[in-house]
Amino acid sequence: MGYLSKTSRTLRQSNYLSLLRNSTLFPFNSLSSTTFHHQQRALLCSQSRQQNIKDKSAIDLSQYPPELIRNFSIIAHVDHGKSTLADRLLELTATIKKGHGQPQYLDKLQVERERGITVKAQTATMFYKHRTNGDDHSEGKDSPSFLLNLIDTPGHVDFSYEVSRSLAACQGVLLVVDAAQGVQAQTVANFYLAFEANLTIVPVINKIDQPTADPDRVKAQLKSMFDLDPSDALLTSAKTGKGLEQVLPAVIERIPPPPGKSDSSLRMLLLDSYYDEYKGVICHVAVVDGILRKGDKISSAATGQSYEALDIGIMHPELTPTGILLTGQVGYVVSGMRSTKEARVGDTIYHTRNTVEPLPGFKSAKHMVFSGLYPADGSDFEALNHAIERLTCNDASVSITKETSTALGLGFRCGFLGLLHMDVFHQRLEQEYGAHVISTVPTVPYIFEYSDGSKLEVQNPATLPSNPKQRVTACWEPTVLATIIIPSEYVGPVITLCSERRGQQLEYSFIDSQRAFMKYRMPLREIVVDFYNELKSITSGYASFDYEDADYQQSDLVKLDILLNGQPVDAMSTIVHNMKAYRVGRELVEKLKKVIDRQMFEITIQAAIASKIIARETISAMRKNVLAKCYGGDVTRKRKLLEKQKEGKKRMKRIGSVDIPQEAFHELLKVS
Ligand SMILES: Nc1nc2c(ncn2[C@@H]2O[C@H](COP(=O)(O)OP(=O)(O)OP(=O)(O)O)[C@@H](O)[C@H]2O)c(=O)[nH]1
Repeated sequence: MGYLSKTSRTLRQSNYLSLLRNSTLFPFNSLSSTTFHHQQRALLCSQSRQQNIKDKSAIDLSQYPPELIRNFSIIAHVDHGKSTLADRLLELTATIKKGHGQPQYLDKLQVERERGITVKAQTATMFYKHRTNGDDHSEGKDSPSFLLNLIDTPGHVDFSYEVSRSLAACQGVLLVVDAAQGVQAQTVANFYLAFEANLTIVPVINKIDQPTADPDRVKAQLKSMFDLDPSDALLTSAKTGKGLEQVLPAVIERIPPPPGKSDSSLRMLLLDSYYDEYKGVICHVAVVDGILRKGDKISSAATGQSYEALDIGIMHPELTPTGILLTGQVGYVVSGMRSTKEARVGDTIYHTRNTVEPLPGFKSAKHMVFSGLYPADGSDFEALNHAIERLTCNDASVSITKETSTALGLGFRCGFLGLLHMDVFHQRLEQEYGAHVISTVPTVPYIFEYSDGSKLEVQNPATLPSNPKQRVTACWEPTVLATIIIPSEYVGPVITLCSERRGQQLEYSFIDSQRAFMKYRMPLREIVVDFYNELKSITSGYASFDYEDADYQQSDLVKLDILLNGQPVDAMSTIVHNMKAYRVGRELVEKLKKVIDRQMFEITIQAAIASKIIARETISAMRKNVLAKCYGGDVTRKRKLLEKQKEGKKRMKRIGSVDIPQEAFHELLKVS
């Protein structure tokens, strides 16, 4: 889309400015620290970030009516270069200094830097002077400056909820595709997210510097799969900088400005929130209509609670107070909220004095995987409780409820968007809050129908009676629609894997002469347990995979219990398909045998369905070894050791348990 002619723009701008007569504009000299003061390393990061930020005192948001604003997101398959491209655009607009010494500037979390993935979507506001051939500079008039809000999104399937939320604040996207790898599974998924949200799609073929880059093949794929015009694709290398100069002009010319009305009552969409130890809850918002000024009284449509806008501003890319946020802008608001439970993602924030029609909001996050979290040291429950509360303030997509396990004591049942999300949550708990946790075998949410006609969603297998068949009349398991893209030579092994995992093929076609595209309906349980790793290993790493949730399907499910010395360990119970129960039971006991240390007494490990034992292993007691060390010498010493061993035995038997290391739970995760 071409941008507005200079005359009409100036006219609209002056109307717009009259709306702002009463606005207070603040200088921009205060910069906040990041929330990562927990670690020295992060502090260093923060210092270098602040040094990288140029002087903000000249920013005057009143210069940016909606027609001079563009809100866009960068979406792509994992590792196709979103964060690197975002970095280059921040440098190009002098939002951060060139060579700031931190790759992927917007990947702020330690876990993101260590794993090289984006977990949280991040927004950065940039200012960019746009010159076109049609601009008349003869009278000394300057090129117009645009305010661009860039949202960098995660690529991994677990975080697609972050992507769809980010898109709600955008009118367009840069769809980045690796010039060598071409269209991959998350390219397809992300394209449809943007397409269904009616966003303008600007294709960017990145990494053209690679020796194996084949932009023409990628253009043909974009045409055949998405009907995107090949001549619209921008060719870039975020690494060498080639072609980057075309990106922002394309954003300005092709993506429409935000459609809101400046003279309507304020309506802001709450995009995300996180907790900062100094400022409290910080909400990221998109101003859909109206104007927000510092000091305004605002209310939440979801909770009805009212607040004062204590501090407002933009992410440039650090929090930069502006005292005002105008229609179409994306920024932050600090309003004295105490917990992010008050800040509901998708909520509408409005002026308390007005009544407004709430914005449509978002679908709530769907939890695909549930697992129990317990303090590694049973007495640390309160510390873990505190850590989880703080972390969920920064990751509202996790669901938390308290639960008690006979084996592990007091803990929490947590719902995650996927296994990677679960892993990242554990890592953040340890790194950012120093919590040591035991996590139980992840499970998916099954539905059981009981003989009285009631239906129950089961997120914790332990809550099912050991013999569900006695009372259960039917059960259902969640399924997904999986998209798999692979080089053609791997089609055979992938079909075998999918059928082993109870998949039903829905579609099989070719993207081009070298790549096959397959769509399967699969039980969710089969893909959360190590499916992706196996898929990668049978395709030498070339497969790409994505899934979206689909309906429940009726299934023949059984509860598999693990017994240690005859006692069921509730935290190890799992629900499996009847057809696989024997194999899974056998593998589970074998894995446990390998990871549980020998103790002062014999340990029997059993897998059982209802009262039927289907697998058994034994770990012999340490007795022989302990006494062997006495070399038939001193009798008193021998007796002492035997006494100690008896004590140990009694204690273990008394609590009816054995020491189970955390690895035991980790190993159980890998059995499908
Ligand atoms: N050769 C080459 N490598 C690039 C280019 N752009 C990015 N990379 C590299 O590709 C890898 C992935 O880049 P990222 O920017 O982290 O990719 P991403 O899409 O943000 O990844 P996720 O956030 O995990 O989805 C990094 O090692 C980058 O250095 C490019 O234009 N050329």
